[in-house]
Amino acid sequence: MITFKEALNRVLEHPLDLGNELVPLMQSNGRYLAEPIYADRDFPPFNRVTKDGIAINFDGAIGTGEKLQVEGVASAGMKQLSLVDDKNCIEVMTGAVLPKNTDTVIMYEHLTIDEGFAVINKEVTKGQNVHYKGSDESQGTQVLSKGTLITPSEIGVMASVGKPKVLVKKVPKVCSIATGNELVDIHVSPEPHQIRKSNSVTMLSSLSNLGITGSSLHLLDDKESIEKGLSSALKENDVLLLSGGVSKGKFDFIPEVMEYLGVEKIFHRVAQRPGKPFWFGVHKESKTVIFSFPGNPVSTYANYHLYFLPWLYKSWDIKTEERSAKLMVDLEIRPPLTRFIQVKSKWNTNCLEVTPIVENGSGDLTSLSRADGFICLEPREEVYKTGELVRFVNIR
Ligand SMILES: Nc1nc2c(c(=O)[nH]1)N[C@H]1C(S)=C(S)[C@@H](COP(=O)(O)OP(=O)(O)OC[C@H]3O[C@@H](n4cnc5c(N)ncnc54)[C@H](O)[C@@H]3O)O[C@H]1N2
Ligand code: MOO
Repeated sequence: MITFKEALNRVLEHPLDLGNELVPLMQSNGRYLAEPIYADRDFPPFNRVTKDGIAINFDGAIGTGEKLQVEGVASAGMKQLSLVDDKNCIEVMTGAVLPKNTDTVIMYEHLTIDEGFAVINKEVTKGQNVHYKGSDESQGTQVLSKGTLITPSEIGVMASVGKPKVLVKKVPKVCSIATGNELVDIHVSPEPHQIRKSNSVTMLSSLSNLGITGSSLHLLDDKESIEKGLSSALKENDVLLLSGGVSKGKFDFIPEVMEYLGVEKIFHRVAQRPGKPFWFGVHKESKTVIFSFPGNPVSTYANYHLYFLPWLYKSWDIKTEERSAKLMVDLEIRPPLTRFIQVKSKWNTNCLEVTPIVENGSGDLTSLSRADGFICLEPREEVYKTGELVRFVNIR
């Protein structure tokens, strides 16, 4: 049996080149950028008025003690106006182009305007209330880098620089496969010996967080239907995510049928808990990568985060950072298994603190809804002490 570290390295040795695709900007939310984005003009593109009020020529107008005659009104969307007399002013609205021959804006709250003349009631600083051309970004600057996760903020930036379509990393075609005679659909009233499918649904909804619309399949515990189902799933998908049928039981046929179908086994069984009977393989002919997770719900979900997600980010060539958190209890993790323990997390003055949740083993389906993530603890002789920083894998 190989270690968790070795298993993960082997998984990461088999990334897929998924390629890129052009998608409409409004469909790019949640995807990863496959091109850098540049400012197509200065931002802001002109000296922009930031308060409703008047624009003046500071040197010409301040200190005269006179009333300033209003020459006109400039609103957002109007072409640039020009102040004719340095001692006068132009009324300006937020978002307007600062008129030529003016350099300073005074907001209405600091003015009295009466019969076409403005009187300033507060001290003025030259240049105030102007958002200068190119002060955010100058034309040609890279504003978003390749590999950035697109959220509504990035969509706004891309709209500003005129990108109606955007090149993103292509998502893989994924099939989430449930195995087992005991499983029935969600809407079915189960017989006492049956249970409703949850793993495949959990994985499908996790995939949807990544912009992946996966398909699903249910295989019964007989070699023929597994063979039939898997052979078409291999042809149609880049990735298969299976749950169940990989341990030592008399009906755990997945590894055997995989190998019969020409899938190369990279490894089976890892020195970890939960998730020990994990089977991983690649089908060279169809270039499909197969993650066959143990069926217990916590094992499936832990392995999805521990192996599939890092594999996907590697395939997308996206760097991810490991997170750490402060352990709030002592834990003894003796060799030989790496342990993944479900925890609740809480921020406390810039530090994420984690406490194991109460759970009832890897078959305890509801425990997942009480946990925020897993901590990863390598086996060792010394006890993990309260206050120690440990690796944290977020599942929220
Ligand atoms: N003799 C041994 N027995 C077992 C071992 C072992 O090493 N030697 N490993 C245990 C461990 S650890 C795990 S984990 C399980 C994994 O077994 P399988 O991958 O073969 O999974 P199944 O037996 O098919 O199912 C296990 C359990 O999970 C439930 N399940 C399966 N699929 C779903 C689903 N889609 N939704 C909800 N629940 C699901 C299933 O009904 C079983 O209760 O093996 C141990 N045994
Ligand atoms: O290692 Mo199995 O995954 O308990 O639960």
